Amino acid sequence: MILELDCGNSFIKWRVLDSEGPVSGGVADSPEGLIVEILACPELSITRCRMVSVRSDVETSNLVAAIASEFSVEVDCVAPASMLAGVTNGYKDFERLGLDRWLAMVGGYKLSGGPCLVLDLGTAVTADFVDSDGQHKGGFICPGLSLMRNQLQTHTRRIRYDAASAKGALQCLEPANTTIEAVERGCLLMLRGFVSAQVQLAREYWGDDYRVFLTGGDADLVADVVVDARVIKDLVFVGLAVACPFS
Ligand SMILES: Nc1ncnc2c1ncn2[C@@H]1O[C@H](COP(=O)(O)OP(=O)(O)OP(=O)(O)O)[C@@H](O)[C@H]1O
Ligand SMILES: CC(C)(CO)[C@@H](O)C(=O)NCCC(=O)O
Ligand SMILES: [K+]
Repeated sequence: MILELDCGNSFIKWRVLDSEGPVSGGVADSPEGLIVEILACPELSITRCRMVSVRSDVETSNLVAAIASEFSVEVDCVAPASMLAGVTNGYKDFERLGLDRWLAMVGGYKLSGGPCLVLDLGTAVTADFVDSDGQHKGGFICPGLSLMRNQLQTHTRRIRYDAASAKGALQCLEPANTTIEAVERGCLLMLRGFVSAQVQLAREYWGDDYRVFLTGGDADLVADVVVDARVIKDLVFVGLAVACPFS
């Protein structure tokens, strides 16, 4: 069985595949928690591991070492590349492009075979444009929903609430009459506005001939902004299998 890891800034997404497909998976908030979660799953026999990480080199190599020793496997880590599976990295310095963005693009281009806009809504929100010939035109990075709301709570005196009390705040997006709803709806509208701006740009480039892929934890919150969006929560894993194939 193959263990796949997508190590983002806040969470580590993981899943285990057998020859038929995914058999298990989850989201962990620390390397220790990750190992506990995997060990708690009965009947997993991990023989290989592939991983993408956007964390620091030190954190990444500590995670690799922990996985390697716990499960006695080699860990295959994605490295930056200027080309992969028909996609050309568009960064001036290809090594600087986030590897999660790179894999999501490679996954998106593999699924669409043509022009695509890839939006990843996690800790940060990213947009990347891939042309019909696989050329990455570049992209954008902005703060994700939790970062936006945390910044407001950190830098104001009178905006304070916990996540539990925000439940239900997004049932509609009308002007709000409480602080919680005003912040929650305001931040979501910023995110949706960002997404709309990306789609408008895609339309300027490609007319109607393009696909939009949405991925990351907050993808569902913007899906209705985009006509024909494909929400693919495991898009980074689609790219991971391309970057680290096991023959
Ligand atoms: N216990 C949990 N804590 C946090 N998120 C969870 C939990 N269980 C499931 N999730 C889901 O995990 C996903 C986290 O993915 P997300 O893309 O937000 O990752 P991230 O690490 O915050 O971002 P990034 O990958 O950009 O660093 C979300 O879909 C979230 O709803
Ligand atoms: C933008 C994030 C944080 C998104 O997870 C990640 O892709 C990253 O750390 N990228 C490096 C900077 C860049 O892509 O230009
Ligand atoms: K991500």
